[in-house]
Amino acid sequence: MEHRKIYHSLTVQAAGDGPEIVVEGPVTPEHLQTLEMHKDLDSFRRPKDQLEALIEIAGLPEGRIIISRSMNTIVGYVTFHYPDPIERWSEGNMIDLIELGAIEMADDYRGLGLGKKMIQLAFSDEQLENVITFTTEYYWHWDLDKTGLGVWDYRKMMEKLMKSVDMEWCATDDPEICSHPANCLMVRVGKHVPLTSVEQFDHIRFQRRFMY
Ligand SMILES: CC(=O)SCCNC(=O)CCNC(=O)[C@H](O)C(C)(C)COP(=O)(O)OP(=O)(O)OC[C@H]1O[C@@H](n2cnc3c(N)ncnc32)[C@H](O)[C@@H]1OP(=O)(O)O
Repeated sequence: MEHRKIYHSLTVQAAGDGPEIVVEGPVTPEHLQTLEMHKDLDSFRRPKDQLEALIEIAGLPEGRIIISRSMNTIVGYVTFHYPDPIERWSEGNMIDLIELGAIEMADDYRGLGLGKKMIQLAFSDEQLENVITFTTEYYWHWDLDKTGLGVWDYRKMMEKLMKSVDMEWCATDDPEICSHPANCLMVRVGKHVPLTSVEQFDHIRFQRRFMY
């Protein structure tokens, strides 16, 4: 299957007279190797380790990394890749099922519209129309402390962010998602995805049908 990677970039003037922010991607591992990670990008791993992960993902055939960059510093990123083999989403080895794995902005760069711009750039030029893109929202990944938002307001923010590229809330019986009502699954079916893949994904979403 073709994983279309078409590089795009745009610039955003940060608040004040700071350097402009470049939103770009999909970026190559070689480009990422020339950059450093902002010290606040620690929601998922230590910044240095997360940069290593980004470099690895960028080198995968299906991997896709979009970044926000101030000069040589990555201030935000979003990742796309095949689901982790230990998770239910990888069952069936679907070649056209891609996970939006993580999105993160450094504290001082939040609320500027950069998260939304990164996601929109990833979907530009119909690059992801031949895949089902999904993301799992678990409240324990959210930065409730720094934002001061409650779980439901945070969930609203995440839904708004994902809906900006037509990702929609989707039902599932996945136990981890069902373990808290604020958790959710969001999905976007590209317009060139065959019905057989949609049906296969339906079976992955619901595995305990005998309960209904
Ligand atoms: C799949 C996963 O990765 S789940 C984990 C998600 N990541 C995290 O929680 C890490 C910590 N959080 C972050 O890094 C950031 O807050 C992000 C990535 C979630 C959002 O990035 P940002 O660049 O701040 O988002 P952006 O500015 O594009 O805003 C998107 C929408 O959310 C709204 N929003 C952003 N911050 C807030 C806030 N603190 N309170 C209320 N709404 C907010 C915006 O108004 C915007 O809505 P609009 O289009 O109606 O204006």
